[in-house]
Amino acid sequence: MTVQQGMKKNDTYSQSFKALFRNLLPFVKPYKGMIAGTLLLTLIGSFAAQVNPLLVNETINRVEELLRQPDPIVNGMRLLLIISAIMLANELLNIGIQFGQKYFGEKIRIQVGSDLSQKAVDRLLTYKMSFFAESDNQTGYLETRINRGVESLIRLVQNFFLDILPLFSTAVIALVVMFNANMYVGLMALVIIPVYFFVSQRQAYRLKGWRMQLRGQRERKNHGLINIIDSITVIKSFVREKTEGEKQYELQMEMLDNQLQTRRTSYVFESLKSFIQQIGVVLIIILTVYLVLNGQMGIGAIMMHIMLFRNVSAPISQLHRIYDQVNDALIYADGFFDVLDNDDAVEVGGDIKAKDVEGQFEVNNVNFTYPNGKKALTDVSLTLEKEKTTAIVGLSGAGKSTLINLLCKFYKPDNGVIKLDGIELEDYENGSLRDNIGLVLQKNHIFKGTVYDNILYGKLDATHDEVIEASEKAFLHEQVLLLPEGYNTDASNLSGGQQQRIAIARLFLKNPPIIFLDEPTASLDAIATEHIKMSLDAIKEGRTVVIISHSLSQIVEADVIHVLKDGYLVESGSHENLYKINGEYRKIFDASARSLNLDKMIDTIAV
Ligand SMILES: Nc1ncnc2c1ncn2[C@@H]1O[C@H](COP(=O)(O)OP(=O)(O)OP(=O)(O)O)[C@@H](O)[C@H]1O
Repeated sequence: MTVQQGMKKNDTYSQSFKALFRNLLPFVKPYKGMIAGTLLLTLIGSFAAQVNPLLVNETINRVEELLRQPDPIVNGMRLLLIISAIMLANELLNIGIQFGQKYFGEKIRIQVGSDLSQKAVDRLLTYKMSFFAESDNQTGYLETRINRGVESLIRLVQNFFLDILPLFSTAVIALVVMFNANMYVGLMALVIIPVYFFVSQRQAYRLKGWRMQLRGQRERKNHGLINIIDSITVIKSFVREKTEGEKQYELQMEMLDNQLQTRRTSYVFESLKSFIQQIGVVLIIILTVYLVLNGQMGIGAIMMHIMLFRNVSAPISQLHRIYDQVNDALIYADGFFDVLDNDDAVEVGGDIKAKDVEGQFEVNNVNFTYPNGKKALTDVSLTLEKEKTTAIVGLSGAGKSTLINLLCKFYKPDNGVIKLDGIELEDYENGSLRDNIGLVLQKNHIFKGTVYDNILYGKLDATHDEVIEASEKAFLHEQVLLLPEGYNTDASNLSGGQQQRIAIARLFLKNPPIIFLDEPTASLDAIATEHIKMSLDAIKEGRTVVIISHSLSQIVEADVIHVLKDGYLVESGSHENLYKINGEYRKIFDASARSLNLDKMIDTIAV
């Protein structure tokens, strides 16, 4: 059970806070030297903060005495000089302390923030595909959770060192000084604090639910925005700008309502706290004046106690802010550490390094269900012969891409075994296994950057000549030369077909013994398809190739064809054999042939 799951079960404030502290500790620990320095400065600062009230007390009492002496001005000058010197020196000390505190506090914040962000990135990269397939973890949701989490945590760290700690240590020392001056005055100040804490805690408790809701709304809003940007062509072509705008507006209104509720509650509690604080000031004044009139202390004590009480009550007046920040951190950190501590999502691999791979796959009784519960493969058993080309055929949703996902070890079968060269896929070290696999999809991701860098992604240490050669093999080179900036052109500006060729060039550069092609020529024009087919035919030699394609020419050439239907393997064999069986393959083949209008084509070619 992760810390966060525990937090959800025992959803009490202090337990959540403890969990937050535990989670944050490893990130703060590396800076313990700096933290120790900041704490020392804080302690010195807290003592320095009591100097002024004590001096004021001393000054007023001495002035009162001087007034009773014959030559008060002459005697008073010395006192004035000493007091001014101490006050100025104290102020200089304070400035130095605050500078050090702020500087170290900021430094700790920046460093912890960058460590948290990097950790999130590093962790995400280790997670299984199934983690990203979960609806909660889609782009936008995940992004908001991580960004908000880091933001709120670093704000908490910063404020802890800049606000919370100095204020509270000042408060504790001021309280000790008050007790030292008079026990009843100290007690009076002490009594106010728990009341204030209680009210602040109630406020935090009331606000927590709304803040949680707000977090969900923010994630949805972010996701919605990203969706709009991604699907702007579809939105415009269906003239759905208004509908999309309304969806966002509804969410915006929900958020607005939520934020107003939060503010309303905050104002009610703020007023209550302010009143309680004022009661404290009044009580301190009454008690001190009584003690002064009673002759138990000098008149300077009135001013001193007010100033000391201000030192005690300063953190109290900040308490709501601190609670807000801690709450924010608790809410957003919850989601953040959920992402970070998801040990179950970490992709585990075996110890065997895939070397000199021959490329023979055995799939035995494999079942697979996606995280959303969709069963995509049922009891699939097949062999992918090494150095042969296998085509996977089936209607949409039959499970073809899913099978490739399992062969790449992106997902783990529910049960059943997949072996490569006689070794279970599970036992291979993931990176080394995937180094031996080249994957070209129907729609391939193009990274932000130049055409050159996008091809280079296939082999980061490739030479310039190797990149150009791969580009030539993918029939991309000539087209790149026509671009205004050649290989330095932003790859995202290329057409779908050109981007597809980048993916194929990457494959040539990677040069792996196993190749999976998931509709590799789907977005290419006829000439490019023919070119790429020739290139792929050349690269197929001596490699294990699995091709998913709706293109008959690519299917009929395969050595073996496996036919999937609704997640079941229904037929296997050569094109000729499967055609003769007159089953699912024949049905798909005939339909594809009919869609090509072969009769008309043959007539045309004959003429
Ligand atoms: N990430 C996912 N999460 C949940 N279900 C999925 C996911 N990917 C695919 N599926 C479902 O699994 C089933 C098989 O999908 P798959 O992509 O393997 O089909 P396919 O045969 O490759 O189809 P197509 O030819 O349309 O690409 C489908 O019903 C699909 O809806």
